[in-house]
Amino acid sequence: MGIEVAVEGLTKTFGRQNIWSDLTLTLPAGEISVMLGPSGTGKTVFLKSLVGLVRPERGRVLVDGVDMVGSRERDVYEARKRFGLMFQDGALFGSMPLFDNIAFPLREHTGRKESEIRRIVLERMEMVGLLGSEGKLPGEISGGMRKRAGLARALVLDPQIILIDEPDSGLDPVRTSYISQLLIDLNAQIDATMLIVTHNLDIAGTVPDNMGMLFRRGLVAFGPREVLLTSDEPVVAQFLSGRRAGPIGMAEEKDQATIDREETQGVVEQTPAGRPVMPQLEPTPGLPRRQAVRRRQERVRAMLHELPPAAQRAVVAGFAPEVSA
Ligand SMILES: Nc1ncnc2c1ncn2[C@@H]1O[C@H](COP(=O)(O)OP(=O)(O)OP(=O)(O)O)[C@@H](O)[C@H]1O
Repeated sequence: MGIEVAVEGLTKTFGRQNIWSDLTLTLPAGEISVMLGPSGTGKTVFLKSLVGLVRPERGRVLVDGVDMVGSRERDVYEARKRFGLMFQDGALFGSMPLFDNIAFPLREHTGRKESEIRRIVLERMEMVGLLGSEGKLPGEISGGMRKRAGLARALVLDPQIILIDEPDSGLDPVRTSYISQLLIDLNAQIDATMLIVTHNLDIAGTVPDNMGMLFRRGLVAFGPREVLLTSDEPVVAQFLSGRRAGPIGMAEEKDQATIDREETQGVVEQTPAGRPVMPQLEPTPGLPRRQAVRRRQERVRAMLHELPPAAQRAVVAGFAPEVSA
């Protein structure tokens, strides 16, 4: 099963540029979370901070007792083995066939026999629908296949936490729908904690259990998906509807004067609180149920009274019948 990732008071600066400050959130064990945010708000830097590839100046990232920010390099390196990472372009070696690309972490980090490596690689390739493409080079396959190969490689060491950076980038809407379903199916099969960084509203609307958003060097919110999906917070409503009017401008943020002018000119449409929430995807028939669903329902039920009314209604409407009874 996946394990929890607890982020406490994380602050990152590059030179004089503060990326974000005081991020605090918990990725619940085995659940799928999505981090949204306009370009340049530091979503990738956040992912890298969770695995210790970027070191924030302040705060902690606790993974089974290890602080990925403040611990010794040796301990961070060990703890990193619990993670599977899928970067935007799949980060594959161009001269290596897919089989060897996917086998790479096993050959690098384990002493497994070749026969065992073959079994694991083929099993993961089957999970992501790539069986039969073992001999292809990354340059010979489509962007969607490269992403799936990157995902298969992220899975070979049986990670408890999977971090996925923009699984939809460069994909058409149909391929993006397949990736959404694949992410849900993977979660059902391995019950890992997953964090997906994306701009894609389809993925955001149908895949995660939890959702957060980065803006203006901080976390706008993080919590059950229904909270953001029904939010009337201007930046969230603008992002989720893809409108130009609102606090997000061409270069990340508008100044207050522009926002005020839009409001007085009536450019800003009011988003009705409680707009409909798309149903979350179910695993493909024949696969196990997602174990995270029941755990999440218990967790969210306990915090229900703290949520805004529109989110409460959406949460209750989404409860599976046997648990809501
Ligand atoms: N190693 C680095 N050194 C200096 N600045 C960096 C470094 N890595 C990232 N940045 C800066 O941090 C900011 C956030 O970058 P990041 O890639 O995390 O944004 P993002 O939200 O993932 O954007 P996008 O959605 O466009 O991928 C950018 O201004 C970027 O230039």
